[in-house]
Amino acid sequence: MLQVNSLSFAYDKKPVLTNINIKVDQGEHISIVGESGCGKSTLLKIIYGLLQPREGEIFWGEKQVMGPDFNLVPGESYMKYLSQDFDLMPFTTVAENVSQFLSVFYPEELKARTMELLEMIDMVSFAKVKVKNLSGGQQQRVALARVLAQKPELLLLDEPFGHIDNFRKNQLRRNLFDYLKKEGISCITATHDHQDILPYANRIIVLKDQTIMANANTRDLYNNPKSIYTATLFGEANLIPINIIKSYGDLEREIIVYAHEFRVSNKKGIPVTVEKCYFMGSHFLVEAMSGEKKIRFNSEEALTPGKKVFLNIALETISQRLKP
Ligand SMILES: Nc1ncnc2c1ncn2[C@@H]1O[C@H](COP(=O)(O)OP(=O)(O)OP(=O)(O)O)[C@@H](O)[C@H]1O
Repeated sequence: MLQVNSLSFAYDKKPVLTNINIKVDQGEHISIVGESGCGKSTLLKIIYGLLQPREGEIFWGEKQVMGPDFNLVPGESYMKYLSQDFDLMPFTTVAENVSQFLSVFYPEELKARTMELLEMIDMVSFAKVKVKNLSGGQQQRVALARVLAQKPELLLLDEPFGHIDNFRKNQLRRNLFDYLKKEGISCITATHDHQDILPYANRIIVLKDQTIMANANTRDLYNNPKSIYTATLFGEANLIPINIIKSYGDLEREIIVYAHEFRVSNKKGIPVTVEKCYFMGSHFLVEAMSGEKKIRFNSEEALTPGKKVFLNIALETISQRLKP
């Protein structure tokens, strides 16, 4: 189990992280999310031992993770960090990069394991290609296989699919997270992309203003994000004054409503006037005004600017969001 206790860090005078506490169980997958510059990469680097915290301690089980002030070579053997720069050997082949850390005393096993990892990253046909001749996305995939070959107990991933095209991303995500689950490898992923999170993370940590704003089970946080900052990490979301719904006229509260949670009606609901309509493939994203309030909602049909429609929110959604 990883335990981060009361951790604080600054590169210079300005604090980047303040009083961070995190626990990660064996086999658990955590996502760290938050706006650009909130300290996601910094936190991973501290956990891996690349940066020295100003305050706080990190433990893996009973063992304390020491920072660069105490360790000449950063990093611990049970932990691997896949950074945004890939740390590959450019003049050797893909297969050699992946198998570098496997035992040469068992050549058959080495071959089988290299193939298993190359299949996972969908790069079997590139086994003999030198890494310097690969694209950025291909190099990122090799870097991933290379860290997995080292059988870490804890894997730290910093934007692991940042360079990978959409064509491959979904399959690679599934392959990777299934593999980690199967092997019982704990994982912390720093990401902007909610598709990296929702299907795979057991828990989400939201960073904002140097601290942990939320630390909750993935579904619970999605269903009741409590802040528009958190909700927006999952998709298009609105902060709606509840009293624009007639039956809640006396309540001075705001609730978060995702764009897909509105139902469009021609008869009754919250009256809005359409301003803009964007084709999103599976639906249209509509921007509309309810008085001074802008609302973004999904619609199955294209709605023309100036059209008046009514919006409805399911009662279960309202009561869920009104929960403290
Ligand atoms: N080497 C550095 N020296 C000084 N400041 C740094 C350094 N690296 C990062 N920072 C600053 O620390 C803060 C946190 O940066 P960090 O890279 O951890 O954020 P992030 O959440 O990972 O961002 P992104 O999502 O854009 O990758 C930012 O304000 C950044 O400008």
